[in-house]
Amino acid sequence: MSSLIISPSILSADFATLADECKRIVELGADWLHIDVMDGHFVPNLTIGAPVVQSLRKHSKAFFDCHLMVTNPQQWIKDFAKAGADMFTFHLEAIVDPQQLSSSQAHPAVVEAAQQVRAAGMKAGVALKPDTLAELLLPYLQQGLLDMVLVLTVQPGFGGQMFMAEAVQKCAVLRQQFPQLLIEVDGGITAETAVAAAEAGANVFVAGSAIFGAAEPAQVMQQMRQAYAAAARQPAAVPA
Ligand SMILES: O=C(CO)[C@H](O)[C@H](O)COP(=O)(O)O
Repeated sequence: MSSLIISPSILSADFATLADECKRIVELGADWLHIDVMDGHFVPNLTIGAPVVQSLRKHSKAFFDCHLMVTNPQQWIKDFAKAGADMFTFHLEAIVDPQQLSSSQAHPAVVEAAQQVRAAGMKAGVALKPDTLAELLLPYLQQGLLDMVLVLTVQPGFGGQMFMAEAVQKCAVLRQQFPQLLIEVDGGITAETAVAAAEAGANVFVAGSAIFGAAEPAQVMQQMRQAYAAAARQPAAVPA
């Protein structure tokens, strides 16, 4: 099993001191920075866009793990690439109604979006809302079109929600077939809920309130590494 990647969500950081918050959390042991982009349409909340990513890039060399909770994500691929994003994760539901998708045939619009992300020089991720089946991603994963799957363990839109334990079963479905895939869980992840996520096969943990809201964020991240190591039965390791 791969090493754990911890990607604190800056949604729970102090936006007025974002560059300092990013620097601090990386120095305390974060591997990536998770950047939640919301458009007030795909989800009922508004956050930030490519200009903020571009500004942050001047202050940080960290891996920018951008989660686009927006309608028409293709519209922003070039802007995010130019701004310095490393991972561009779009929602499957933002491209096609999942009712029109099958687990045996790739939909051209999803293929095209993933290809556009990679052509722009970023890694391609696809996010699933809690009600969307993991099996719908099999055609794209079998073709090697995706670098990461983000499994939402809350309804997207807000930090600080309760972890939906049943959603992590999707990680197990994917892990069984794709041992090397980056499988990210996002929503209500704490040192405690990380156990179920790790046991199901997730290897990228997003946590906003549990890390930025903690008095000792380094300690929380260390507890997450211990939970992961116990689940994976391997020593905790910080990815290079
Ligand atoms: O994508 C998100 C919300 O849509 C956030 O990344 C997520 O909810 C993290 O926040 P928390 O750890 O506080 O649940």
